[in-house]
Order: sequence, then C-alpha cells, then structure tokens
Amino acid sequence: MPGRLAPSIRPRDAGPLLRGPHSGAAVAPLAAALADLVVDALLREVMLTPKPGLVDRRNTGSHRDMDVATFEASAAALRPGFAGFVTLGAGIAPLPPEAVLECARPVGLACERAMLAATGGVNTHKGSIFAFGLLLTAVGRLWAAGLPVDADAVCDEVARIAAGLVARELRRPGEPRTAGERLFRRHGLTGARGEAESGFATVRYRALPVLERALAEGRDTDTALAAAFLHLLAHNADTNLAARGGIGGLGFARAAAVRLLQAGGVDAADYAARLCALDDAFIARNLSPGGSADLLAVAWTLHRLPFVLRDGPPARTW
Ligand SMILES: CC(C)(COP(=O)(O)OP(=O)(O)OC[C@H]1O[C@@H](n2cnc3c(N)ncnc32)[C@H](O[C@H]2O[C@H](COP(=O)(O)OP(=O)(O)OP(=O)(O)O)[C@@H](O)[C@H]2O)[C@@H]1O)[C@@H](O)C(=O)NCCC(=O)NCCS
Ligand SMILES: Nc1ncnc2[nH]cnc12
Repeated sequence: MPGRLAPSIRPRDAGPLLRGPHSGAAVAPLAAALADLVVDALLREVMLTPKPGLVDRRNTGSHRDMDVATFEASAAALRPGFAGFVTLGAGIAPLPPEAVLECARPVGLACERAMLAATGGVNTHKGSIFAFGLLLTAVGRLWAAGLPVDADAVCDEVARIAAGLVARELRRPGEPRTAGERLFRRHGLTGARGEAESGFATVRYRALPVLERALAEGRDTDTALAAAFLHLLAHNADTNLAARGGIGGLGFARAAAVRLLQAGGVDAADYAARLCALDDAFIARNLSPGGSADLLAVAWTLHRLPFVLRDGPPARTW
C-alpha cells in the first residue's frame, strides 16, 4: 500500500481554530469552517470531469434526475447540518463512542430531509451525509477533548463510533429494507456501514495516499483527485454499482479501473480519452459509482483538514 504523506498538525502548532474549549474557544467558528470545507469537497467532487457514470460537467452519467445544479443545491442545503454535526460532537465528547451514533442519527435524518427538499426528492448525497456525519462528529469530539485532530485520529474515532454497526444493522433478521441490506444478504457487501466501521480504510490506505503523493509531485488538484478516484473505483466495494448492475456490474467497473491503472492511470497519454470511453461504457450499463464519489470527497476533506485548522476555511467558490 502507498505510504502516508498527510501533514499532521497537533494542537500546539495549530491556528486559532484548533484551540479547544479548554482555552475558552467556542465551537461555532470550527463548525462553520468545517462545514465550508465539506461543501467545498462535495463541489470539487461533482465538478471533477470526466468521472465514469457519475454526474459531472461532461454529462449526467447514468442519471436522468440530477445534474451539477442539483448537487450544488444539495451541498448548500447540507451546510447547516454539517456544522451541526461538529457542534453535536463537541457537546457529546464525554459520552462513550458507542453512544454517539444514536445522538447523530437525528441530525443525519434532518440532513436527508434538507437534501430531498433542495433537490425535489432526488437522492444526491445520502451516502455523504452518513460519512460526513460520522467524520464531523468525530472531529467535534476530538477537538472538545483537546486531542490531536488529523486524518489518522479522525479515522480511528470514526471506527470507534461505528464499531458493531454492520453486525447490528446488516446481520439482523427480517426483510431487508434498503439496497444496502439486500446486497449484504446476497453478496456480503457491507457498503457505507462497513467503510465507516473500518475507519474509512479505503480512503485512508488507498485514496488519501494517492491524492497526497500526486499533490506532492506537483500535480494540479483535479489530476490528483482523478488519480485518487481511479484507486477508489478499483478497490471500493461500492453498493451503488452492485445495486444497479449486480455483482457483475461491480466487477466490470473494478476490472476496468484496474486496467486503466495498469495502463499508467493519469500518466497514460490517452488517459482522458480512456476515461471518457469508460464513462460511455458505464452509462450503457446504467452503472454509477456513487459510493466512490462520496469517498473521494471524504479523502479531500481529510487531506485539507490540517490546513483548515491552521489557516481557516477555504475561500468560498460557491
Ligand atoms: C447507513 C445508511 C447510509 C444506509 O443506507 P443503505 O442501507 O442503503 O446502505 P448502502 O447501500 O451501504 O449505501 C448507502 C449509500 O452510501 C454510499 N455508498 C455505497 N457504497 C459505499 C461504500 N462502499 N463506501 C461508502 N459509501 C458507499 C452510496 O451513496 C451514494 O450514492 C447515492 C446515489 O445513488 P443512486 O443510484 O442515484 O441512488 P438511489 O436513489 O438509491 O437509486 P436510483 O433510484 O437512482 O437507482 C448517493 O446517495 C451517494 O451519496 C449509497 O447509496 C444511511 O442511510 C443511514 O443509516 N442513514 C440514517 C441517517 C444518517 O445518515 N445517520 C448518520 C449519522 S452519522
Ligand atoms: N457526482 C455524482 N454523480 C452521481 N451520484 C453521486 N453521488 C455522489 N456524487 C455523485
């Protein structure tokens, strides 16, 4: 696995955002800055073009009910909820990790309602709400406890919060109610819950190192994000691909990504053309790697986290 290059900022060398409640700091500026960061990550993800089967600036991928504008409206509507997760996390820092999900779920469900209201009922960011709900609540807890806040610490805290989720929600008896539950029964895919329970292992050990290495090599942001996305496509067991194309659809997508990586990935001379051809192939099969899109935004957020804590929120581009 590629090595980690993520910068690590400890409370002692961080900017004002990381001075925790012990120094009398309020959580609101931190919550606002992190909500801006996540909205920025969601917008970077949707704008990244081309992305096979997904909504981007080239087309709406395998989707007929949403476009870039739908994602922009959805991301903006989620901003208050994202800040709410950080505030919640800070407020419940003394609780044991196993008590956190129950407290975060109402905020997550309110986010889902805000998303559906903003998009006219379209599911743009359900997976993102879940992933960022955990991530932001984890950051709030670490901050309030005066602990280091970096990618590793946040992923570890997410793993503690999500411990046992697959067993509790996917292994229980009764009729499966969601695509995720059905796919677990049929194929053992653990989807968004499994990724959370692993502490975002696919992001932490696959996408983030690739993203940070590409940036360290001087690649522009979109090329680095594209490189990370290809690794996610190759390694993530995305239940969205399986829900739409069956286990064969998931296998098709992963094998295609592996072939592209073997051909040099973003370094291949005809990389953009290959990716556009893959976009067309995904659309022909109605495939959409929505889970990997979510994880790309998680990777960008984890990468930028130390910088935001040190320097303040990203410049608003929306
Ligand atoms: C835990 C929940 C997320 C439960 O959801 P479900 O049982 O459905 O579980 P999953 O199948 O695992 O996936 C849910 C969404 O997560 C994304 N995802 C898929 N695979 C992965 C993965 N390996 N790692 C991480 N994330 C993954 C994915 O979301 C994206 O795709 C969605 C768009 O797809 P589309 O095909 O258009 O969707 P549909 O409308 O369903 O289908 P069509 O009709 O169009 O064909 C979009 O949402 C992306 O974000 C999966 O869809 C969760 O719902 C839950 O518990 N919620 C409660 C509230 C809450 O969030 N609480 C959290 C507090 S921290
Ligand atoms: N760009 C995108 N297109 C389709 N589904 C998505 N889910 C998250 N991001 C997406």
